[in-house]
Order: sequence, then structure tokens, then C-alpha cells
Amino acid sequence: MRKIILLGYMGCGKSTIAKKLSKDSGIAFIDLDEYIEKKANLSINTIFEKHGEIYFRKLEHQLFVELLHSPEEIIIGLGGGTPCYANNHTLLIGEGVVSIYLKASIDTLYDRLSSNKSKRPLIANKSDVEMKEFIAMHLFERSFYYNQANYKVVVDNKTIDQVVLDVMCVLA
Ligand SMILES: Nc1ncnc2c1ncn2[C@@H]1O[C@H](COP(=O)(O)OP(=O)(O)O)[C@@H](O)[C@H]1O
Ligand SMILES: O=C(O)C1=C[C@@H](OP(=O)(O)O)[C@@H](O)[C@H](O)C1
Ligand SMILES: [Mg+2]
Repeated sequence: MRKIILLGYMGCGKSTIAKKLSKDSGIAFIDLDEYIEKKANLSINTIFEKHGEIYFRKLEHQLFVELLHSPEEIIIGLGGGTPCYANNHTLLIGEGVVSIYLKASIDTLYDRLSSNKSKRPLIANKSDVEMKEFIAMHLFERSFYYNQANYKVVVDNKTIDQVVLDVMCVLA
């Protein structure tokens, strides 16, 4: 059954939109980060701290593939880095998969992430000035992978409901 995949940079709204889209459409959703935390019985922060990022990326790949192979139709909210490692970007296209890049500007990401850093190990210890530079560089590096998605929805200055409607239009 079809897999609806939401991807994009940290803070673009993947987890939030996946949840609301699920509520409005009746299609079940799984947030990949939450799935990883449940399977590892550890928070994302603790996985990074105790085992390191490479371990996290391997687990992320393994569990993403597991979800893609599940028999049900599901909405999957990825982590910001998922498409950028282990050739996961090649899994964003193909039969039975609809992938949507939730595209946000550096300013939108900065505004959302500056008050939401603590559970995101890649930015948790950065100052506001460092954050802005980091997001700009990192988004540039990752854009190639995000642009592999089947569709793109711009999220800047849109409410959660508006973004969900835009995603539903793509799926219709
Ligand atoms: N369209 C939106 N408008 C305003 N705030 C949003 C919107 N989408 C998400 N947010 C907020 O941005 C923050 C990051 O959202 P989240 O869903 O965790 O992003 P991601 O999973 O992509 O990292 C949260 O505080 C969330 O409430
Ligand atoms: O961009 C990344 O590499 C990451 C994004 C996070 O997910 P969100 O995009 O939901 O914050 C989470 O998977 C982890 O902290 C690494
Ligand atoms: Mg998330």
C-alpha cells in the first residue's frame, strides 16, 4: 500500500503536518524519529550522545526501510537528515511512494528552531548567530537530496491547516 513521505529540513513541520494530515485524512502516520526512539528505547539525544551519529544513521536507514515494507498505507514523517544518508534519497521515488518536500526558507527555519533546539542534537548547543549560519550552509548541502522528492510544498507564512490542504491537493 501507498507510503506518503514528508521530508525537509529540521523545523519545516514534518512531524506537525504528518500528524494533522493523518487526522484529516484518516490515514495512519508514523514519525520516524518517534519510531526510532521506541525501537531503541532511547531518546534521539541519548542515541547521539551514547552511540554517535553514525549509529543513529544506520538505525534510521534500517527502520525507514522497515516502514516502507509494511503492508499498510501510512504517512511517514522523516527526520531532517533521513534523505541525506545511506542512499535513502533513492527510496523517495518509485512505485507505491509519494514523497513531498516541505520547503521552508532560512528565516522560517531559524524562527521555528531558535525556540525548539533542545531535542535536536545537531543544533542544541549553537548560539543564535551560529544557528543562522549553520542552517544556511546545511540547507544548501542538503537541498540536492530534498529535491529528489516527487513534489514540493512551500510552507513559509502558511498555517498548519493551509500546508495540510496543499499536501492534500498534491495527493488528490
Ligand atoms: N505551518 C506552521 N506554522 C507555524 N508553526 C509551525 C508550522 N508547522 C510547524 N510549526 C512549528 O514549528 C516547530 C517545528 O515543527 P516540527 O513539526 O517539529 O518540524 P520537523 O518535524 O520538520 O522538525 C514546532 O514548534 C511546530 O509547532
Ligand atoms: O536533520 C537532522 O539530521 C535531524 C533531524 C531530526 O528530526 P527533525 O527534522 O524532525 O527535527 C532528528 O532526526 C535528528 O535530530 C537529526
Ligand atoms: Mg520531526
